[in-house]
Amino acid sequence: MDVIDLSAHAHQRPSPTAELAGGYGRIAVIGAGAWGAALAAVAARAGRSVTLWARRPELAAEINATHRNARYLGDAALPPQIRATADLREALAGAQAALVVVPSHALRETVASLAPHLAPGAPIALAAKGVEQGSGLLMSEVAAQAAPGFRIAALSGPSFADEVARDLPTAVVIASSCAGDETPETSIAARLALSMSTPTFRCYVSDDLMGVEIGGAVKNVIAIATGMAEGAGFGHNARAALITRGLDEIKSLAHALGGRRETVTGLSGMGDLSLTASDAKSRNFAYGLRLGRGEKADSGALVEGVRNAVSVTELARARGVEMPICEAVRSVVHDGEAFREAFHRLWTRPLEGEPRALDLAIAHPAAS
Ligand SMILES: NC(=O)C1=CN([C@@H]2O[C@H](COP(=O)(O)OP(=O)(O)OC[C@H]3O[C@@H](n4cnc5c(N)ncnc54)[C@H](OP(=O)(O)O)[C@@H]3O)[C@@H](O)[C@H]2O)C=CC1
Ligand SMILES: O=C(CO)COP(=O)(O)O
Repeated sequence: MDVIDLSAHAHQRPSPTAELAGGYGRIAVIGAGAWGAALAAVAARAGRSVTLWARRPELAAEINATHRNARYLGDAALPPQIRATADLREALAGAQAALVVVPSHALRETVASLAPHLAPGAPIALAAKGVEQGSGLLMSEVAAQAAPGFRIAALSGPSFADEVARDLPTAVVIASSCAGDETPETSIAARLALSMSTPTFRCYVSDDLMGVEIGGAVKNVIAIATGMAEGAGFGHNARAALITRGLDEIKSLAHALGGRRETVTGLSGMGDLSLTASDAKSRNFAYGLRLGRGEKADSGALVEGVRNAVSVTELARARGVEMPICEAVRSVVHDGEAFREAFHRLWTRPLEGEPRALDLAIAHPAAS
């Protein structure tokens, strides 16, 4: 793909970049948890007019009164221009784009309820990371069903909300498929990237929606595995192996679904995996860490990898893709297998080639 210049000097370039110079002036962020509030802060810093929908009126009132979201973002200061509301119609009035930032299991109902209030032609950008349980659909496919006729994009990548809220340097990728005579440069992903980029929040553009979404959904499951290994004291070698082989699982699934392997080596894949699978700030890693230590794993926080251990492995099984690390996480988290047994099984699987294209399967001498 050509390099896309979305910098502040974009006006110096001829069309089509020039016609994108304004991006979307008014953005509605739907969901006021950690990531929704942080992305609302980004959009406000990027000069957009931002409304933020919170499902609880008291949270909307707190954000308007204190310019903070204490439960989700501690004392991080939010730009005072953000206007929060618990009224979905009000949040979407005049919006040129909607950014939906609710948990993956709530995406279908949330998108269905916002669609009647969103202007036709306004894109819906999704920040949830997951695969829908039951249907096996990616978030963009769920949204396309829930809001027929609207264009869909996905924002993903290594981005802890609290760091973004505190305006620390971050890079993400925004993906959409190109429709008709659209090019990546004129896509809704490019327009959203222009709308959300600031000197500290850098948005890359992709036309591989599938690859980007799979990266975001699967890395949470792998992060539970690296957390478990850390909790069990397995050391750094095990973590590096899980990250590398986990990336291979993401690549294989993305490829089987029509995405590109190279997308998975980018921000939403390698980037997000290296962040989430190595730091206890990640709720998924922290959940695995507690499991590995033999503690009560559930802290009440959103841990997308728990549900997605099932939805991702179901999707992989249906497509004939082997995902042994994700299967091991599912087996521990949902089927009650002892994590040491699951890791032993993982490490003594038949010996394979690397990459998978080197098609080998040699019985492991220590397999029990
Ligand atoms: N936090 C992060 O660093 C990042 C998160 N993400 C992804 O963003 C998505 C949201 O995560 P995050 O913001 O962190 O989660 P949080 O738990 O911080 O916030 C979730 C938000 O969604 C609301 N919500 C919960 N259930 C429903 C529902 N059934 N219907 C409507 N709204 C609901 C919550 O409302 P209430 O407060 O009323 O419960 C809350 O506002 C996840 O898919 C996550 O993987 C992606 C990148 C970074
Ligand atoms: O997706 C994230 C960072 O990119 C956040 O990870 P957790 O949901 O594991 O906290």
